[in-house]
Amino acid sequence: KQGSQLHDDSSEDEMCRNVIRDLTNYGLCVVDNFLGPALGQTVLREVLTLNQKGVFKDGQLVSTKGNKGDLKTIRGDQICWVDGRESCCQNIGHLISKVDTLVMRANRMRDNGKLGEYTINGRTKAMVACYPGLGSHYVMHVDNPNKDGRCITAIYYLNLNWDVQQSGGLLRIFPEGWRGDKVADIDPIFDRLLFFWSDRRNPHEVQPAYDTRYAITLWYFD
Ligand SMILES: O=C(O)CNC(=O)c1n[nH]c2ccccc2c1=O
Ligand SMILES: [Fe+2]
Repeated sequence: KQGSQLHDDSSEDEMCRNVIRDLTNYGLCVVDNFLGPALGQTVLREVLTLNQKGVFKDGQLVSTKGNKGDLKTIRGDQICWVDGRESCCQNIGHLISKVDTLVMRANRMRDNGKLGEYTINGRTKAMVACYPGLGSHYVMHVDNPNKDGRCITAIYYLNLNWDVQQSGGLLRIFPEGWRGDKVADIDPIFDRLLFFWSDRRNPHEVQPAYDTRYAITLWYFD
């Protein structure tokens, strides 16, 4: 093997070990610069094209307080499902296979061949979500409250130069068992990959976003 390939394997293994360690210790894990800027941009361009083509279904209607205390109805997240083999989504497909590889390697690397207490054996299609700004948000929830099979949530963020102070859209996770009022605040920044257990251990919310906010989510089953 050339040096670089050797390097890749060790950095891949390193990334795997970090995912296992952080999921085991904290129930969540952040991997930054997952694809690198060039590949990350190709994924972003495909998502922007999907949006321009009007593929996103209209988001769920949510009511929110206007700044005059009035109740107004706005569009929440708009989503579309992508399998990654569509001609328009080749780079999203590449992202999906990179996340699959990482999850399956971590799954195998566990001494007992499990990630946490799970043996991952499948996943959903990719859910591409767009929060259209204007205060669109997602109330506190658990992704899988009732054992529907989903065990790991993987979210890839696409938002270049996102500043939470300006644009909001923070993901706040309230990990069960964290002491006091400790929370995990995740900025939805470009090329960031986030994993967390999908069950009741990780209630979370998307705070109001004031610019268009994109993310791609995969849920892994065991
Ligand atoms: O974007 C984020 O940072 C977190 N996002 C979520 O937790 C989240 N969770 N569950 C969903 C179900 C249907 C449509 C969108 C969603 C959704 O954005
Ligand atoms: Fe969620």
